[in-house]
Amino acid sequence: MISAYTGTQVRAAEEPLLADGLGDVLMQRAAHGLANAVVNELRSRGSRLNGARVVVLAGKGNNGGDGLFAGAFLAARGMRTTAVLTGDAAHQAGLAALERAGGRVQRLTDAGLPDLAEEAARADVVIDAVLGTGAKGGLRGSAAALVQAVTDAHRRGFVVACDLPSGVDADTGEAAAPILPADLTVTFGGAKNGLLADPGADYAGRVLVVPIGIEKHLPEPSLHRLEDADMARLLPHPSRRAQKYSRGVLGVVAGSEDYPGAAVLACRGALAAGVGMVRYLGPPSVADLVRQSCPEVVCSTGTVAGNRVQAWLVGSGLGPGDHDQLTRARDAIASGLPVVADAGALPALPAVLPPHVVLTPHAGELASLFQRLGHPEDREAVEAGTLAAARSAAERTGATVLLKGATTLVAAPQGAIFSQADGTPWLATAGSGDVLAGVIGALLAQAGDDAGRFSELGIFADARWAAIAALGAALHGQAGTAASASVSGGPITAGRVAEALPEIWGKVSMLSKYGAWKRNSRSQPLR
Ligand SMILES: NC(=O)C1=CN([C@@H]2O[C@H](COP(=O)(O)OP(=O)(O)OC[C@H]3O[C@@H](n4cnc5c(N)ncnc54)[C@H](O)[C@@H]3O)[C@@H](O)[C@H]2O)[C@@H](O)CC1
Ligand SMILES: Nc1ncnc2c1ncn2[C@@H]1O[C@H](COP(=O)(O)OP(=O)(O)O)[C@@H](O)[C@H]1O
Ligand SMILES: [K+]
Repeated sequence: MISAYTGTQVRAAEEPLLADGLGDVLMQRAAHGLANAVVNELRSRGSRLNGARVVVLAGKGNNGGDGLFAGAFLAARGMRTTAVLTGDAAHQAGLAALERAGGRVQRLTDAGLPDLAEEAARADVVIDAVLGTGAKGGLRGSAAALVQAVTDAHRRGFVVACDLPSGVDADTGEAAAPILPADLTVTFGGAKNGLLADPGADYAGRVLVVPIGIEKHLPEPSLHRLEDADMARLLPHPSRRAQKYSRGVLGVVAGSEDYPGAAVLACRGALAAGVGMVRYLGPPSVADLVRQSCPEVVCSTGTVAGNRVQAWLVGSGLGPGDHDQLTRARDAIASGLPVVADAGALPALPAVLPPHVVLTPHAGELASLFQRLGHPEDREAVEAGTLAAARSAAERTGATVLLKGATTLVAAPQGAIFSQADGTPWLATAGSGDVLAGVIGALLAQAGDDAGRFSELGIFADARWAAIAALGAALHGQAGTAASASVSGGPITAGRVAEALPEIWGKVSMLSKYGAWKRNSRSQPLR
């Protein structure tokens, strides 16, 4: 499991070492990790190290210090290194080290800005070490103008962010323009939340965590990301004596005359995700289509109370006028069973919900939900602060909230947050959310009452609903990626995502069979 922390949590973990006079040691470790990452990146791109051109944009705080020491390491390895000091001061020891190693130092002035931007654009590597966890707001003044100019320039090299891209909020992932998008972020001691939530993740590129010796002082993480090894441990496996009812039955209340396909796709998602049986409830015309497309599904026009299931999926493809379906959706929520509530069910929810109800809005639907809760926010505001929005929605409703997007966040009402980014932009296709709802519904039906499986991973009680939803998002994302890969990275339809899912499930489960989950590590590159 990948863990992430707020900037404050990481800084607090540094405190005991700083009190022991180890601040310089921490900075050396950080700088060394950063320099090594630059070397590895150059090598992986087949570039020569000797003579490679490096520009370090260095702010006046410790983030700049990390960048200057890393620049010194790189200069000592024969790279042509220039530090551009963006503030009125610089980390003195870092500056001295860089100069000793043969690096050049340039102070940023308005007059010199175009030439420095040009030099950065021509460099093989730009290191963004302007602001780190001590940032208050975004870049300002000439530092902002320089970063904007480098962002706009046609760059030939790659960008490595030191700890986090300057302008990204470490705690929230909010992004204050201008920000230089990084190809790689090398982050110290532990991943920062802002790197694993949009829009911050848009600027982070790949994320590499470099341990610096503070790890044992870190508190409980404030954000988690499931890795394959965790998925392997959480995925249900049928026992030898399993029968379809013991494996879990999912009831599906989805689809309408206007959107019958949503019911089919939700059922296909559920069937692909290991459920013992799917019972479909809805209008006869939709049921006919479901029968034709998925003969495995048992269809009826009955009531929620009249159908025995372990979990419900409600809402995909429902409109405000689908009164019978919306009544079933409300009954499912009142049943006390786990429910995934998607799309058309979201406007019809009671004000207070339990954690075993998982809401699956995209940003627009979440904005509408906030309107109804009397806390108006528009879609842009949700997208600008996805972490805060998901957390606030879970707190306000009491439900588990999964906010869909390039990064999918799942917030449990008691505070746990998961972030998954396993997908491909090709997943932004009609019906893909219906498949996701089916997958999560299937997992709720199978794993909802198996709290022990989650506590083994340190996920307790009500947070397990969020973990199940995150597991669903990870499977769905990986299935989308695999489906696209099978057509050489080309486009996919929602149906193909469901088709690709069982093989992903099988591959991930093998990790568990061979004990590979033990390889979970803090220092792997994050996806
Ligand atoms: N505490 C430590 O010993 C360690 C810190 N490390 C590095 O230090 C960073 C944190 O260092 P700092 O606390 O010095 O903070 P930063 O280097 O992030 O920035 C703080 C400095 O920038 C100024 N500043 C803040 N917001 C600004 C803005 N919007 N525009 C312009 N200037 C602004 C502040 O006045 C201050 O001088 C981490 O991100 C990490 O890179 C690492 O070296 C590991 C060890
Ligand atoms: N840019 C993206 N990158 C990766 N995944 C995405 C992206 N955009 C959307 N997705 C995923 O695709 C799915 C889209 O769901 P949704 O918006 O409900 O679509 P629909 O209503 O058409 O079914 C979600 O799982 C979401 O996380
Ligand atoms: K930075």
